[in-house]
Amino acid sequence: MPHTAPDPPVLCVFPTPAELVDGLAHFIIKAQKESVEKKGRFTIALSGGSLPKQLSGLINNPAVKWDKWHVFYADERVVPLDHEDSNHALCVRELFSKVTPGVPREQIHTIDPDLLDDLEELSDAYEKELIQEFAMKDSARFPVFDLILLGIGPDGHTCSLFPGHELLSEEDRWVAYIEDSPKPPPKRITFTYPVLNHAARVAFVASGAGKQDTLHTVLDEPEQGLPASRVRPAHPGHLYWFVDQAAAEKVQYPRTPFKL
Ligand SMILES: O=C1O[C@H](COP(=O)(O)O)[C@@H](O)[C@H](O)[C@H]1O
Repeated sequence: MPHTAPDPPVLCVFPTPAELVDGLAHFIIKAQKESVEKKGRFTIALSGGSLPKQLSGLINNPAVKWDKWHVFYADERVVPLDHEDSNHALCVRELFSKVTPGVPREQIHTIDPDLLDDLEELSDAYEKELIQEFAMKDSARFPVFDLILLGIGPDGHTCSLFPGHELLSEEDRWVAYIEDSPKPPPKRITFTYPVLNHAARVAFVASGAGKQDTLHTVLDEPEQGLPASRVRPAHPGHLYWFVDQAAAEKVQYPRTPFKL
């Protein structure tokens, strides 16, 4: 089979953070609609950090079919589910607790809080949840998420894939663990590139002047190989960057007008 190169990233720049939030909500709802029409469900992976707050355009939006959502976390800190460092707790606080009726709890896939002392078992168990959601329903070799939403740290990390870490070359596992994260807390689990790079859509979201230098390196100098630059979903998957003007100030990469 001829190998088709990944599509180039699509960069959408919004004048203000508020317009970014609106545009992102519109994009997510469009992806949800297409997925629900095709398969009756919407599989989405969320990140922690600054991402959950950027989802506020979904709250009180009647177009969101929360009951169709099947949610995973692209990475998670190995802490109790109600801990202040937990990405799940953050998403509950910023999003899920603000919508009723929301996503049925059994469709929000969290890490197993009984396995926090055994990282190997914890990441295996989360990988099994992916297998149940995807391999069993779609008979797929890889999980093909309808949408994965990612953030980017100042060092170019995304999920819990950090620069120079051995996990960047993981080719087999779908979910891996890390015990030495340079950003606290040190213990985390994370999706690997085999998951990120088989999604139907991956969207990075970045806002604010603090992201300028990182965005410039990731988009204009991908050959530097920062973790976020290595996210390149295989054809026919698509990669999007949703950013505001403040974050995009130093980026030379061509912009694509966002169409509502
Ligand atoms: O530690 C993490 O950091 C990244 C980036 O966070 P941000 O606050 O700079 O947006 C985040 O995407 C990831 O989920 C989280 O665990």
